[in-house]
Amino acid sequence: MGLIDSFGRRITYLRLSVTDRCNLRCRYCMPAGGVPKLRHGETLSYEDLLRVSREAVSLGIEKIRITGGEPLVRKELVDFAGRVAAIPGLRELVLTTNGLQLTETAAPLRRAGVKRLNISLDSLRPETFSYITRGGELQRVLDGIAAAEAAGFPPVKINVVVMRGVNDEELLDFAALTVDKPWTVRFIEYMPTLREEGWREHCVPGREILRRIGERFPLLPMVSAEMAGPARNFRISGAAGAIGIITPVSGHFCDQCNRIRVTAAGVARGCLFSGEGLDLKPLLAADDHDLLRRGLRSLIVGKPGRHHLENGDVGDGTVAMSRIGG
Ligand SMILES: Nc1nc2c(ncn2[C@@H]2O[C@H](COP(=O)(O)OP(=O)(O)OP(=O)(O)O)[C@@H](O)[C@H]2O)c(=O)[nH]1
Ligand SMILES: C[S@@+](CC[C@H](N)C(=O)[O-])C[C@H]1O[C@@H](n2cnc3c(N)ncnc32)[C@H](O)[C@@H]1O
Ligand code: SF4
Ligand code: SF4
Repeated sequence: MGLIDSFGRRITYLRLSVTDRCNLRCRYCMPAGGVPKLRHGETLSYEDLLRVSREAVSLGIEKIRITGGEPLVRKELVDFAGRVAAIPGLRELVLTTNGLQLTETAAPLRRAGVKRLNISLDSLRPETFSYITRGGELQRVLDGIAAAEAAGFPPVKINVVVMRGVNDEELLDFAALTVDKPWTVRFIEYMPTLREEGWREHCVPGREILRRIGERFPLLPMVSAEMAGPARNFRISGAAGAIGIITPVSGHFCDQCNRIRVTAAGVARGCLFSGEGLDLKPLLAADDHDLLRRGLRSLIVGKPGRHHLENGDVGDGTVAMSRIGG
């Protein structure tokens, strides 16, 4: 039967933020000084994350994504991934990363059972990359992608948050990359998660992104795969890879939403932008399967229908992207 919310949506996908820490400070995700760090003990232990994952899978979750902050900065992440991948009934364990540490971790992650990697990469120009990430080194990410390929991962998905005046001049460069590379490059509309003034000027609507690429390359729409995320995908005629558009702002995909989240602080959230959450820590402390299951079910029943970003409403703003994991 699985998990059905009050809008009739089947919930099959859990995103786990395993840490709020990160080795970058991307401008669209964190303020320059970072966000106040959770203390040790405020983050769920791997044991607790596993308990939540097992209960969620037994209730009907089929896909788990490990995210962060930067998930690979948490110690013993590979071992944890192996334990999640081994949960009976789980169909897919996947991971979203900034790619900085993949040269060391890609092969062990693959052996641990991670099925696919999504990698954030917002510029192909070293200086712009360093500007956006406040100091990141582009070559390390490119080496990380090469390591993922060498480790036998299926072609990666590249996440590009498009910001007008910052990296939107690179739309065609990213699109051209998919002609030879089998990667899926996904352009994401910039969301105002930092409650910043003037965000609309930076946000490039998905239809404009498609128009600008379409003026140079003929784009053929692709059919969505099972368990696909929020992207609409296209292929340049004859290309090895694909282009995806994620339009949380201009064309929300909430009516097809299939996901719930657990933040780095151990709070389950029905929506990326919902104010309320369910603190899992007391439920885990009570050591009662039923209580945890009932909690997860009630979260899904109360899952909001959609966000209201178009009105500038970013929820209560209590959860930074780096704690909720995107
Ligand atoms: N508004 C909104 N944006 C989302 C949601 N899920 C993902 N996004 C956006 O899409 C970005 C990419 O997410 P990923 O971590 O790569 O996961 P995904 O898109 O579900 O990945 P796939 O399952 O591989 O398609 C996120 O960082 C967000 O910016 C969602 O439920 N709501
Ligand atoms: C919060 S990061 C966590 C995982 C990892 N550190 C990474 O960067 O891939 C997950 C995703 O959130 C996206 N993201 C963060 N802030 C965003 C924003 N304001 N608008 C759109 N996407 C955002 C990032 O591009 C990234 O793909
Ligand atoms: S987007 Fe990812 S890599 Fe960039 S600051 Fe946020 S958590 Fe770190
Ligand atoms: S904004 Fe909320 S309801 Fe809409 S797709 Fe994202 S998580 Fe789902």
